[in-house]
Amino acid sequence: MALCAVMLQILKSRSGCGAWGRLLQRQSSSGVYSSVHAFDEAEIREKLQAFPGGSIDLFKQDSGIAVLTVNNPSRMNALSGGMMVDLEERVSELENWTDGKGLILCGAAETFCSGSDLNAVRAISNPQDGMKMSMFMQNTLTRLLRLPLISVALVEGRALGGGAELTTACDFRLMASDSVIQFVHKHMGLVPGWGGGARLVRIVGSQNALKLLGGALKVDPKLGLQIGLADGVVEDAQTVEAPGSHLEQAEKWLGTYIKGPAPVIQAVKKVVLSGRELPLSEALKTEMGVFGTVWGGPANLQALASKSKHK
Ligand SMILES: CCCC(=O)SCCNC(=O)CCNC(=O)[C@H](O)C(C)(C)COP(=O)(O)OP(=O)(O)OC[C@H]1O[C@@H](n2cnc3c(N)ncnc32)[C@H](O)[C@@H]1OP(=O)(O)O
Repeated sequence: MALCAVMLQILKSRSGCGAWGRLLQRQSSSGVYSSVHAFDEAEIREKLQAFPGGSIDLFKQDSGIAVLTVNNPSRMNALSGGMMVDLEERVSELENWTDGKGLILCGAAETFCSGSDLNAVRAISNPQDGMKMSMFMQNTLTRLLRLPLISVALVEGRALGGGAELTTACDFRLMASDSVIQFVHKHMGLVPGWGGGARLVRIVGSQNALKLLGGALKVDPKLGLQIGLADGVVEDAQTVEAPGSHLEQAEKWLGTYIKGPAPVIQAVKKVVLSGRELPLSEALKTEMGVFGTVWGGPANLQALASKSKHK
């Protein structure tokens, strides 16, 4: 009888209208703050749009890998208010990309991002506006990390302040050999506000996070690999035989993890995401629901028919 109930849930979730389907949908496309927290998204959006400049560019490829570029090179890719709004819109687009499997977040002109645009910051340097911007960015970056895509930040040049926080909103980080990630907030009389502090603790542990934030340490690839902030290093074209551009190397690196049909790769990300974010009993239930979306699905049936051996 209990098994029948579970099977029913699985079938409902596969049709996309069951409780598990709704739960998964809610988990992936919701941020942290809503009107319940007195968060008025329209108000802060309008305020941010008063600080234009630069753009966030999205390029979705047939390979299932999208490239999201922070593009404001004359300011070392600092995030203007307009770009914060842009980023939210691009994340919405990615939430609806059914064929997607992977995402690379990078900066234009071979540098990652120098944080929030200091001109905008100066104009809204009061606690109320700061907290509203923080809520807006935390919502966006939480949704970015929760995308059903395996994501990697490709760090070239510098990732400073909010730029360092951006790198933590991806599943992985690849660093170019001369790149630096630095949480410079302390030098600005600040702490992370875009969720980068909380995410950093989960990535490198609280001891290392305290060192990085308290010392505003420069993390180069060697230190990044040592503490687990970096997952790999992309080489310069001159140093190894024809490795391709940094972006090509990042695509190749990501390719290992996104090989296969989109529904299966998306399911992989959802299972890991729920394991990362939910208490164990909730994560187990979510895993069961996700399992129901792929069990007996086209990729599963094809694999069964081909009697493949995992040699
Ligand atoms: C919760 C979020 C908290 C935050 O993100 S607070 C912001 C933290 N970021 C910063 O403080 C970065 C400040 N900038 C720097 O340290 C340096 O500009 C940086 C990035 C190391 C690059 O140094 P250099 O290679 O010597 O280049 P440079 O200083 O001449 O910069 C080129 C142009 O870019 C501008 N720029 C760089 N970072 C900016 C930013 N965050 N906001 C606004 N403008 C920024 C810089 O002012 C310069 O412009 P211009 O050529 O003088 O008109």
